[in-house]
Amino acid sequence: MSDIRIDAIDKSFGDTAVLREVSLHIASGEFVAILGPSGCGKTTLLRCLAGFETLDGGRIEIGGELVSAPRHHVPPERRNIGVVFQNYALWPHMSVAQNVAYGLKVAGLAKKQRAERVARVLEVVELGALADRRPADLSGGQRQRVALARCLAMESRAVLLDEPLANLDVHLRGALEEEFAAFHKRSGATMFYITHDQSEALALADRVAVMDKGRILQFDRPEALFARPANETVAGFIGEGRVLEAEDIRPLGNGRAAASLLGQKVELRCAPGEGPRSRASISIHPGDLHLVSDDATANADAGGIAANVTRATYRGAYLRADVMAGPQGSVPLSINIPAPASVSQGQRVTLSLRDGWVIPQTVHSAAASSLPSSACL
Ligand SMILES: Nc1ncnc2c1ncn2[C@@H]1O[C@H](COP(=O)(O)OP(=O)(O)OP(=O)(O)O)[C@@H](O)[C@H]1O
Repeated sequence: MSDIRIDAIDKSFGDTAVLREVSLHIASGEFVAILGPSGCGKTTLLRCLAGFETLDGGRIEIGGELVSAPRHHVPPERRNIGVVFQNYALWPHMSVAQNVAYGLKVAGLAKKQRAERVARVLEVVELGALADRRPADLSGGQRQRVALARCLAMESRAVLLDEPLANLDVHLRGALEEEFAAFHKRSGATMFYITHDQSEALALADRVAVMDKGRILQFDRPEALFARPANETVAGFIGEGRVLEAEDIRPLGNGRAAASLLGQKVELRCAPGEGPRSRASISIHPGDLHLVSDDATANADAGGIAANVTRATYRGAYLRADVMAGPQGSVPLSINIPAPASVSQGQRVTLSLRDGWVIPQTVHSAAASSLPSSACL
């Protein structure tokens, strides 16, 4: 069993509260990503889990064993978890193979098995040819791969990764993303993966915890974060989301609601328990809009959302149009227009909204609404 239970943990450095009542229950074998902007406390959370930091409040259990509480601390080496840090933490005086083998040696694995396992994982990360090199003679990406190989070799019950792909080029990122997925499938290890790159988090993880200012804003499956963000901040973070203000929200039952948005009557998705509201924040994505007409004169009659194209960018399979929309032309939106349709800067168009989510009204949502809706990670 390697489930992880993090219950209401607090951590401060001096007067600065870095983690505030953070709770996460991670199932055995689950791949969880922690997604948040720089300085939100991701690494501190990982360090608490790994045992490099003590707690001010709350508790952490791994596999049913209490490992951290204010007056209880199991040291890192007794937690049986592997950690890959941003700075690789390699031994400079050891070769690549020795770095990978070190943990296995400490764990008491016989020399022959050690050599076999090291050779196997070095092949996995394409470093077999560099087994005898010292870390100083490797590129940043190669050092990163040694750290990953070490983690793969240990086959730990839980693996914690702190931005493991941050310094790698696009090709290698893709290859290592696949490696993580394969490793996860093969090992069944619980994975705790820290990143500020949402495409990485959404692609790899079973569930993603979105973190901001030391708090978990939402812990959910990638598709739920995208389709049903819990608050404005998550809505603005995920998938180029935009947060708009709608009026006169009237639930229709079955998780649907009628509302007025950008001067149009629209139907939106909402939480089953949603009640009527005079105003609400709405989450939409570029794919929720579509082009009804590229004819300026059709706007009023078509009953769509009038918009003015401010920028059109070729993106291969589609054209990305940035527009100013609404009755006053003051709301910035983006839309993906599939080829062969095309629009150009300065053109007036009519859009319609296919989907949108009424962000539930919670205490946290009300507080978060003061943050800019376009916040990006
Ligand atoms: N040992 C420490 N002493 C004092 N402050 C610290 C310490 N470690 C972290 N902090 C502060 O805690 C906050 C959170 O840092 P942390 O490294 O956990 O964030 P992060 O989300 O991992 O950021 P990044 O993505 O940039 O690595 C920051 O303001 C940081 O300066």
